[in-house]
Amino acid sequence: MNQSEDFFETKKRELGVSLNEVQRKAVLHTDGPLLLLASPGSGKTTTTIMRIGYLIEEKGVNPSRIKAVTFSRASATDMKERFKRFFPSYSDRSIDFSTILSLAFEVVREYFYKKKNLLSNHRRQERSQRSKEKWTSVAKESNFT
Ligand SMILES: Nc1ncnc2c1ncn2[C@@H]1O[C@H](COP(=O)(O)OP(=O)(O)OP(=O)(O)O)[C@@H](O)[C@H]1O
Repeated sequence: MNQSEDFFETKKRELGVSLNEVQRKAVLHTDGPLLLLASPGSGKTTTTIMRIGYLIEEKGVNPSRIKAVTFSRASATDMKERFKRFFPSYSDRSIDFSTILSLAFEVVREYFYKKKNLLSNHRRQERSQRSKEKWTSVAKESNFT
């Protein structure tokens, strides 16, 4: 039995979830993007969660490098809970499940603070340069140099 069959068999035994052929193929696709198009209730979320677990358990991906984004808060919470049930040994806090809106907010907030810090550093440097110039000229005028 190879590594991927082992993974699916273990999960089948532990969770009673037996992925079909297409779902397994999607889980095993770990390099590059993957578009999983299927009808409602056909098992996309289950597949996505198994794929995340496979990346961590079998491919050694650090959970904190995984970002799972979905549309609504309800489905982000659902994914988080299902992941916890499927892979209890990994803290649900190590993987970031969020909505698209909260991801956008995070990006904007980070950019804002970076920009604000850059601006204030720049202003601080300008102020210190001006003050240096001022004191050099005072020192010259007063023949201190
Ligand atoms: N291979 C499978 N064998 C048995 N049950 C499955 C399988 N895959 C998924 N299910 C079950 O089918 C139901 C729907 O699965 P899931 O929520 O993953 O579908 P979905 O495509 O994400 O749904 P939605 O489009 O509504 O978000 C769940 O109860 C899930 O446990």
